[in-house]
Amino acid sequence: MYPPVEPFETGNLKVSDVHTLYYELSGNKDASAVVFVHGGPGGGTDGKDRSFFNPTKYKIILFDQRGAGKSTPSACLEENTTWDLVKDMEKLREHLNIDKWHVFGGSWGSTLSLAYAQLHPNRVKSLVLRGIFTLRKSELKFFYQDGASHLFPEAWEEYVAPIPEQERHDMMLAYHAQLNSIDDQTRITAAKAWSKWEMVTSKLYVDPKQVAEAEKDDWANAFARIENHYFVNDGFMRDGQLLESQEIDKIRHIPCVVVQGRYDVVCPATTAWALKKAWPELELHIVPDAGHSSREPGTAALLVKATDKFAD
Ligand SMILES: CNCC(=O)c1nnc(C(C)(C)C)o1
Repeated sequence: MYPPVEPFETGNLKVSDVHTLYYELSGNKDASAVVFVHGGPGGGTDGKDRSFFNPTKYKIILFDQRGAGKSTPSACLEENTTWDLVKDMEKLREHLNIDKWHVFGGSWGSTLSLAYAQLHPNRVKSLVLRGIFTLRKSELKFFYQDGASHLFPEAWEEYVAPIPEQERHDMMLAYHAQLNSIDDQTRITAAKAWSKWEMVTSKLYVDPKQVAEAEKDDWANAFARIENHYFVNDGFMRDGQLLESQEIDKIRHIPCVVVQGRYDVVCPATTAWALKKAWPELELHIVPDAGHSSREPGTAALLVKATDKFAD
């Protein structure tokens, strides 16, 4: 990955009566723009995300989606849907006077990147996607109800702990009740347990720093509340919508590289493969020694190779 760089511009863009988005620009202000679409939803951006791009070849745009990171109000679920976020990307693009941009996203970021490209294909120069996630019911069931639980039984025990036995048949719904409880302690206990489940399963070798992040109240609250809100609403999409042929046909002309961890238990390779079958032109790399995280060495190397390839 490229050495760290600092933003040459930051800003806050009011996108609705409720929401204001934090954004930042770094790298070369005269170069072609790339927008980084963060995961979660609700994960927010991290300065290290700039390092996927050559700062001499790209104007690097990071933004925190509604309720995430430095965007305000934090963890707000009002007016917060996939389609609001797509509209926000267009508002940000216009605000920055960008005609077309490269789009880079992993996990939920791949979801939102696909949704954005399918609605605005003429604004997308290229797509670099990691850990493909399309919010199908089968994908959500695998990670939050019955699947990854068989690979991480000890972490699963911590994840189910806040939920009464009689509610564990529908974990997402049960967590929705606790994440929206009027009791502060109930909310934060649930938020930390939800967030920790994802952090401890994201890498082949657990990253204690990332797990510690999941224990921070504000970050966990936003990440868990927003993720759960989207998931109990099936991403505000038809099941499998992003993989439908009429949707894929809108973007098949766009150069696309997909990097997928073989041992990604958060967003298993089955969805990346379904995308490849629907979109044969895309370039798919399955990393043999990687889990979900973009920071797995093999994954990060291929992501940088892809952004170098698309730099224009
Ligand atoms: C089910 N959520 C997957 C996702 O988008 C995601 N996984 N990790 C992240 C962060 C890196 C933002 C923590 O996001």
